[in-house]
Amino acid sequence: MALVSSTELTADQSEKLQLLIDALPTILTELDKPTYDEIFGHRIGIEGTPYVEVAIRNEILLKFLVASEYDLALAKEKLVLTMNWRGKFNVLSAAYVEDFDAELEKMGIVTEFPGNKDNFRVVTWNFYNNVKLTKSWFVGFKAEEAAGTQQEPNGSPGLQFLRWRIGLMERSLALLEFSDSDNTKMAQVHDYKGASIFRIDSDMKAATKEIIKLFSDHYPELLSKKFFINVPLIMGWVFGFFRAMGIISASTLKRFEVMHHGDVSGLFGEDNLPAVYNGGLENRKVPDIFSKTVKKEAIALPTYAKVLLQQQGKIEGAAV
Ligand code: HEM
Repeated sequence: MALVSSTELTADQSEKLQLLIDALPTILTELDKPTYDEIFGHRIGIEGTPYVEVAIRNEILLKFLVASEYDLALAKEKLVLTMNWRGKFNVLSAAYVEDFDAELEKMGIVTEFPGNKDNFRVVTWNFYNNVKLTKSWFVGFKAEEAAGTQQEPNGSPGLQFLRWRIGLMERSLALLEFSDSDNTKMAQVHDYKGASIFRIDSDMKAATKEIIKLFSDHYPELLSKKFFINVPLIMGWVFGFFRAMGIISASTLKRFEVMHHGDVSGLFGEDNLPAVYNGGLENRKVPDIFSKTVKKEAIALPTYAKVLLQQQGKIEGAAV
């Protein structure tokens, strides 16, 4: 039986994936906290261990292997680093438990367009354009950089903006179906309508850099395409700036597309979008993109995510 169903692997690739699966017992002993064996809400463990869903586990392992260009040692290292970071940051709490400022929540949403194929079904939207930034979202970012991981009073490291963005990412992942070739990745849109370079202050810059790094280290092979839309002509150079920073991999850069308009109907479907994103066609069913938000409450937690949060006493239910 094939190890994964999202894609067809060559014999060599299958062998590498099998070797990575066989290495799991060693990988798990290298974790900072042996009890934190979770990635994207799923248990990364040996077949037969409670909550290990082999098909999903294999798909997740494959993503790390592909991102490591089938270098086994590198894939193992990335897996350990990712589980350690996830445990320390407590990503699941950011995604499913913590509440954020209402203004911050306006900076991004996740939508789902069920009929879409080619990994354009789940889409995250970020509106980093005209929201007034609030200092408390960023305070301590630099302190955190200097001191490693800063613990907040509520026991959650990192600052509001970062926790909110990672939470959004995690909830989007919960809508994917890793074994389905049409739905194993998400698309992302950044709307920069009206963006001004004068609004990017140093805190936002630090946060941006940190998020880019976290996405590249810990969220491999999850992006189908990322569209930067309504980019003002005068700000086109910003893309080149990010490329020159050298922290975004070549394979990720290939998935980026810059547009100086906001018509994405050819990508996500006219009927799914409000007038601002479908070329101006009035759409009574979708007055604005926020009406398509998949709310936090509507997202089903992956089983193991629920178990871990129950064990931490962060959500109700028997800790198993
Ligand atoms: C007001 C101006 C802007 C703000 C506040 C802003 C904010 C951000 C933030 C917070 C991220 C982190 C990644 C994420 O959340 O998905 C990001 C990533 C990025 N932004 Fe912007 N941005 C601005 C303007 C621009 C412009 C004009 C461009 C040009 C196309 C651009 C291109 C990028 C690129 C290429 C990334 C990396 C994406 C990734 O690695 O996933 N940004 N930006």
